Amino acid sequence: MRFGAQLADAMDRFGPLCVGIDPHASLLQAWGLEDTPEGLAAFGETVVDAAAGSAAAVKPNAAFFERHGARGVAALEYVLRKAREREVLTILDAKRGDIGSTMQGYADAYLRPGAPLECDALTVSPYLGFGSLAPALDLAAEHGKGLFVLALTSNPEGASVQHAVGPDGEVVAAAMVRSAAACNVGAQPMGDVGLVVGATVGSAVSDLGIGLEGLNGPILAPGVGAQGAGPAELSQVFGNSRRLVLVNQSRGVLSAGPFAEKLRGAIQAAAGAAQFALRG
Ligand SMILES: O=C(O)c1cc(=O)[nH]c(=O)n1[C@@H]1O[C@H](COP(=O)(O)O)[C@@H](O)[C@H]1O
Repeated sequence: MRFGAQLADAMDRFGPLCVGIDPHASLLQAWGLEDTPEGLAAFGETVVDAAAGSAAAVKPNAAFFERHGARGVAALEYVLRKAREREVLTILDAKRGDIGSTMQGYADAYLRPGAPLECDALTVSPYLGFGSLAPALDLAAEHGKGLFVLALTSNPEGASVQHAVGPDGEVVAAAMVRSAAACNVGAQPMGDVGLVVGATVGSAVSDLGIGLEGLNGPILAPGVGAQGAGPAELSQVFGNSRRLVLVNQSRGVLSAGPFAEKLRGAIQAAAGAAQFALRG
């Protein structure tokens, strides 16, 4: 089954929540784990186990693993492998973006079946131009993998680039949304090319005239919990596109660890809250 179909199924079964695997040094300490590759692997495996059967996906953030060099990357490989074994969908958060020929290297690293860092979907940055993502789009299409293209990010600095108007008069983020939507035309129940739109962006979607409803793909929404957004912001930002939204929470649920039962309870509560806010 292709990524879009797998994710739609998982969102229906477990609710529209993705659990971020962000092993911040402070969280590792709070969990009684060392900030070492072994600590990261244990942290990630605990989150995968708690999310299995309770959340639609997990999203390991590569940055926290890369801090430890090759052994940290090996811990990330281990976490991705555990998720595959537990049949939990993985969205690898690496926000990759480069000129086309280098993008091919990133695509091979994350989207090619059998690659050590193979994931189900990858976050990518289109801010070298949407067309620069072509190698990743092609490889994802070939193997039924997913991509999440940054559109309106949750950080306040993003607006200076994403709200800008391009030479043809179109808002930059709107052009990214239009290009992503073009990849999903006709896909059932939804396509494999998603977007990232932060739940913290306020009225930007409507102010900029960005039509998310026609995306026919998933919208990953970080910003809930630790960055301050909640149910009210989800309905304000997403309006009629709410049924496409996959809420991400990292610190908001990870702070409930390290014990599996309490962590699973927090994940289920967050999944229920996301379901209620987005699907009524
Ligand atoms: O691509 C992302 O996941 C992402 C995009 C964005 O616009 N904002 C954003 O916060 N994220 C990621 O989502 C996670 C948010 O973590 P919490 O704020 O702890 O829930 C981090 O891994 C961020 O890197």
